[in-house]
Amino acid sequence: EITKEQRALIKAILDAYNRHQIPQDVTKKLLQEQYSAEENFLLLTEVATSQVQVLVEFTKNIPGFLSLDREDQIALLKGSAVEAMFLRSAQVLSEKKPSGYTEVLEERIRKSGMSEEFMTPMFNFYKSIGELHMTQEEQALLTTITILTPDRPYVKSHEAVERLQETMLDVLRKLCVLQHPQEPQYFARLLGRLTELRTLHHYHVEMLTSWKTNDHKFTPLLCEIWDVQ
Ligand SMILES: CC(C)c1onc(-c2c(Cl)cccc2Cl)c1COc1ccc(-c2ccc3c(C(=O)O)c[nH]c3c2)cc1
Repeated sequence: EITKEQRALIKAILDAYNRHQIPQDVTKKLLQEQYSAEENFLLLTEVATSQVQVLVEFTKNIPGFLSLDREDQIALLKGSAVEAMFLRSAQVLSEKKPSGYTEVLEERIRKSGMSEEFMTPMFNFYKSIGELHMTQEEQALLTTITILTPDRPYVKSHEAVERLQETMLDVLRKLCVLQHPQEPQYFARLLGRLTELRTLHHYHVEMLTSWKTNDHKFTPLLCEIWDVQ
């Protein structure tokens, strides 16, 4: 019962999701450099900055996004960047790579100088995403839905964003029924992850403050998107 238009929408979003990836030289560095809290923090900052750039390009390819009010486009990106990065890093960490990349990334996150209290909820989230075994389409659509969340700070045309998000939610719901026929609750479980993302988003604000107080530097792009400094 997925319409032709909805198939085209899934294809457009999946192509954009696969087309924009972090450059190899950035991820390769993560495998080569030394281990130390300082080095880990620097590498994660580099990867996060690169991921934000990837996210901006992906978002521009979401059908309908560029016809939103320009200031709302910025508000949606700023409001969703952390959540989209939790989603993306969760998906990367749940794919075992032969290069041992996943383990290295996890190790560097665990040893990047963030306070222990954020580790448990963060790694519980990573585990819960891994257990879902999302398809590429589901990952791309869930990221799109996170970006098109109408109630971010400073969004003016709430309805316009809501209409776009509802279009994506409808497609994801149908896709879940098709791709997980044995799990009628699967769509609801995916939406439950969005709620968990909001909680992590709140933790993240404190994470940044704890890093800031230990005089950790972020890049201009991260300062801009996260309103730090
Ligand atoms: C500024 C730094 C210290 C920071 O602050 N909070 C967080 C942070 C943390 Cl520590 C956890 C979750 C979210 C955030 Cl923002 C971070 C690090 O954030 C990231 C962001 C994104 C990746 C990430 C994405 C994609 C890929 C990928 C692929 O696509 O092929 C291959 N390797 C990837 C790595 C990792 C870490």
